[in-house]
Amino acid sequence: MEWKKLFVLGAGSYGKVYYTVKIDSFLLCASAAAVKCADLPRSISLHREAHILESLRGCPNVVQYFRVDVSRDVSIENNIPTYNLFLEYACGGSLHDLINLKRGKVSELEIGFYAYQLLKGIQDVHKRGWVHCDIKPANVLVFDANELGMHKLKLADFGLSLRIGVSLSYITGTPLSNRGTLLYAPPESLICGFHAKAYDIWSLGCTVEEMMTGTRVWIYQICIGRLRLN
Ligand SMILES: Nc1ncnc2c1ncn2[C@@H]1O[C@H](COP(=O)(O)OP(=O)(O)OP(=O)(O)O)[C@@H](O)[C@H]1O
Repeated sequence: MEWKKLFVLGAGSYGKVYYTVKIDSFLLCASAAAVKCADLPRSISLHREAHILESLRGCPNVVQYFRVDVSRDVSIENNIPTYNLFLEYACGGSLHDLINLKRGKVSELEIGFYAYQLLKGIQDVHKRGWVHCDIKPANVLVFDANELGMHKLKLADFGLSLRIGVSLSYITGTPLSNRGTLLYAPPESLICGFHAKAYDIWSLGCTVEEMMTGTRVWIYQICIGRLRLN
């Protein structure tokens, strides 16, 4: 039985994400997964992500990965060797989609439940020696809802994560050399490229604020900053 890529779920800088299924005609059942794909020569970031996800196995609020393989499909991949990273499929898309759908009307109860799950996820990531460095609604995946209509959330996209060892921080010393998305990055990373566990907590704060208001928190501040500079 082979996994079949059915349609594109999204795209990243490395390549595409497909919805993929495997049908077991003997047991009469089907399994679904999301697969992140990159041309083999450009797949270093996916190799790295697989390594990080392997170390985060079993964390309930971190997206789980199943396996990796290399395929060479004629119809989808033009016979080019493709590296595939198989992840559990998030049926609700991303938290960014959910916020857009609800247009700032996520209830306080729901926001509390989501913030708690993200904190649990961050705690596990930090305990295992990583800083995510790119927490934002687009990198949080949404799974099934419970009987109250509240979803299970999991952290995803560890492509920019850093191993913070004994030094407990990583510093580039250069302004605007932060790893993650500008609008979710803390001041110390924007000023001198300082990265530590607190980075993720700042980004979580921006994410929670976005759930409450339906809009990004820092976009206006940066505009005002530019006006002042001019
Ligand atoms: N496990 C998954 N289940 C369902 N959809 C997914 C899954 N993983 C990714 N996606 C979809 O694919 C899109 C792109 O995924 P991904 O997180 O890899 O890229 P990105 O964050 O947009 O790009 P980059 O990694 O270059 O910053 C996501 O926004 C999401 O909609």
